[in-house]
Amino acid sequence: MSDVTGEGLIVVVGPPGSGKTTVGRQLAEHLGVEFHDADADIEREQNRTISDIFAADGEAAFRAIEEETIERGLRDYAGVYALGGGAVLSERTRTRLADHTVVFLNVGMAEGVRRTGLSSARPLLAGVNPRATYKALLDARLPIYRSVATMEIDTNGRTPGDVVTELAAVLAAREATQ
Ligand SMILES: Nc1ncnc2c1ncn2[C@@H]1O[C@H](COP(=O)(O)OP(=O)(O)OP(=O)(O)O)[C@@H](O)[C@H]1O
Ligand SMILES: O=C(O)C1=C[C@@H](O)[C@@H](O)[C@H](O)C1
Ligand SMILES: [Mg+2]
Repeated sequence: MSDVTGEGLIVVVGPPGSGKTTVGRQLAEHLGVEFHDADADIEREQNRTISDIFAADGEAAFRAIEEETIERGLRDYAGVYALGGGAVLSERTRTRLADHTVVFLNVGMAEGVRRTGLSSARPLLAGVNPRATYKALLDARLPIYRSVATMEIDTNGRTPGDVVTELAAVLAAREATQ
């Protein structure tokens, strides 16, 4: 089954600000396949923002919703599927990822903090010291992202377009040798 023709599913994981949504959407456009985003699915289905879910129900409730949403996405979607930054914390989700091409977009603390500081609300990074929070998150999660990934792309100092070009080339080369 080919990922680059949209039959299979390319799953994108990584920390907040690694570019899952931006790069994932551009990769899907480049390949001419569907794009889905788990965070956007959750907000649409819940009819409230992720920040509102965290504030009203807490992180554990959000994680349960996220796990169920992603279970359906992994079953039903083709194309490119961006997960939320913390989705891989679920052991069930990690097990379900074993059947898929999983791209880990890596970003370092300085650039990750800069990117997330520029965009929409992220409840986990909203504390008094975003740099320390982001570093703790990276330290805890790097081995987890790597454990589920079938490929890792460094996004530091690179535009989303650069990342898409490399990703598309790596995906095509892999399929050519399979
Ligand atoms: N390679 C890149 N170079 C520069 N800026 C980038 C890059 N990738 C993403 N960005 C910018 O960083 C911000 C965050 O990117 P994006 O929302 O795609 O991250 P994300 O991984 O989906 O984060 P989250 O886990 O919060 O959903 C956006 O403003 C985006 O334009
Ligand atoms: O890194 C995380 O734990 C999160 C990242 C976002 O994509 C959202 O799923 C939510 O803000 C949690
Ligand atoms: Mg996103």
